[in-house]
Amino acid sequence: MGATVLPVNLKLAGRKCAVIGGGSVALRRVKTLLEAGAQVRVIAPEIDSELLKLTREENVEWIAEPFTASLVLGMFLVVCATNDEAANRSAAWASKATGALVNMAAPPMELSDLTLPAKTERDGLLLTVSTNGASPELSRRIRQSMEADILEVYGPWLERLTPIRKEMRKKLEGHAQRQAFWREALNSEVMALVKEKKYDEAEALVRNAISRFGTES
Ligand SMILES: C[C@@]1(CC(=O)O)C2=NC(=C\c3[nH]c(c(CCC(=O)O)c3CC(=O)O)Cc3[nH]c(c(CC(=O)O)c3CCC(=O)O)/C=C3\N/C(=C\2)[C@@H](CCC(=O)O)[C@]3(C)CC(=O)O)/[C@H]1CCC(=O)O
Ligand SMILES: NC(=O)c1ccc[n+]([C@@H]2O[C@H](COP(=O)([O-])OP(=O)(O)OC[C@H]3O[C@@H](n4cnc5c(N)ncnc54)[C@H](O)[C@@H]3O)[C@@H](O)[C@H]2O)c1
Repeated sequence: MGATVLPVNLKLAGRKCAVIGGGSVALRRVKTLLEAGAQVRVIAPEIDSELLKLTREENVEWIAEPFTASLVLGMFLVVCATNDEAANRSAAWASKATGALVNMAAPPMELSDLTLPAKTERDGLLLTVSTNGASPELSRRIRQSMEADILEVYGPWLERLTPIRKEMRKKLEGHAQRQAFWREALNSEVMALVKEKKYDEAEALVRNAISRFGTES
C-alpha cells in the first residue's frame, strides 16, 4: 500500500483547539496540544482529576457541558475523545462544517482528518512514528527504541551542527555549494564517530571540511 497521508509538523502556537471528552485519552491529547502551544478548550460534562488541575492553568478552559456545535465555532482543530461513539460522530461532522480539522482519538476513526504519531524530542531533534491507526502499541514500542538508539546519539550532535549550519550559510554561496559541503562534512567516517558519541572528534572533522571548503572557494 502506498502512503495515503502527508506527514507534517503542525504549528499550533496561539491556535484555538478543542478536545471533546474528559477522560484519560482526552487528558493525553490536551497535554500534547499544550506542548505545541495551543489554546485549548475542553468540552465535557465531567473530567478526570488530573485534567481538572490542568484546566486551572493558562491556555486551558473547561466548558462543563456535553458537546454542542456552537462550542467549536472558530476552532482550528477539534479532537473527539469521548467514550460515546454517536457523540463523537456528531461532534466530528459539526466541527468539519465549521472548517475545523478533526482528529478522532476514538471511534468512528474513519472521520479523522489526521492521526497523531508517537513522538519523542531532544535537543531540537523530533522523531515521530505512525502506523496510521493500525497499531498504536507498535508505535509506542518503536518510539521507545528510537529514544534509546537514535535520540540519545543524534540529539546532542544536532545541537552541535545547528550553529555550524548557520555559519556555513553565510560562508558558502548558493545551494549547490552548501549541499556539496554537507555531503562531504557528514561523511560516513564522521557519522561512525557520532554513532559512538565521539562528538569532539566528529566536530573536528567537520571543522576540517570547513577550512578545506573555505580555501577551495
Ligand atoms: C501513538 C499514540 C500517541 C498519543 O496518543 O499521544 C497513539 N496512541 C497511543 C497509545 C495507545 N493507544 C491505544 C493503546 C492500547 C493498545 C492498542 O490498542 O494498540 C495504546 C498503548 C498504550 O495505552 O500505552 C488504543 C487505541 N488508540 C487508538 C484507538 C482507536 C482505534 O484504533 O479504533 C485505540 C483502541 C481503543 C479501544 O480499544 O477502545 C487510536 C489512535 N491512537 C493513536 C496514537 C493514533 C494512531 C497512532 C498510530 O498510527 O500509531 C490514533 C488513530 C488516534 C489519533 O490519531 O489521535 C500513543 C502512544 C504514545 C507513546 O507512548 O509514545
Ligand atoms: N486514542 C487512543 O490512544 C485511545 C486509547 C484508549 C481508548 N481510546 C478510545 O477513547 C475513548 C475514550 O477513552 P477514555 O479512557 O478517555 O474514556 P472515559 O470513559 O474515561 O471518558 C469519557 C469522557 O467523555 C465524556 N463525554 C461523554 N459523552 C460526552 C459528550 N456528549 N460530550 C462531551 N463529552 C462527553 C465524559 O464526560 C468523559 O469525560 C474510549 O472509549 C476508546 O474508544 C483511544
